Amino acid sequence: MAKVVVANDHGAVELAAKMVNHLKERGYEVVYLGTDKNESVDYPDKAKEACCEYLKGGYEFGIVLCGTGIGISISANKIKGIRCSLLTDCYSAEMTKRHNNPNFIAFGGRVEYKDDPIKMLDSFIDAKFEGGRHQIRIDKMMALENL
Ligand SMILES: O=C(CO)[C@H](O)[C@H](O)[C@H](O)COP(=O)(O)O
Repeated sequence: MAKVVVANDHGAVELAAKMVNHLKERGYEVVYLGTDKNESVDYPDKAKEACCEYLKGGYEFGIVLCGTGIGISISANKIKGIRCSLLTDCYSAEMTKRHNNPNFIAFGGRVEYKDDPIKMLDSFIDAKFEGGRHQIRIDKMMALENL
């Protein structure tokens, strides 16, 4: 069974729960690291937990969420080996899989999206990475970690 790791701060408790349920309905094994509480937690800590778990191996991808998705995606992208796309709509969700093949995606629990975030998640999951010239660009992107 394909595995996904999910973590969020207090700004996205409800959206994270919806995503976890939806992933389970789609047949994924979900490792949920919370928080499932409204008390404040710091998004860099949740990004670190999720990314370190992912880097142990065996995961298809990870999801991180905060109020805007911005702080937690920036934090995730600071971790070597992580390539996290902050999703904004179904088109971007599909295209980032096809062209950037991220190992993490991010959402904001306090953002009013034009598209339903669950549909954005499905667009990401259902799209296929195209490889070729996009793999060359990804290799260059990841080499930037070593500057
Ligand atoms: O959106 C976020 C960072 O980009 C996070 O959800 C923060 O929690 C956000 O900055 C809001 O923080 P607050 O402590 O709930 O005011």
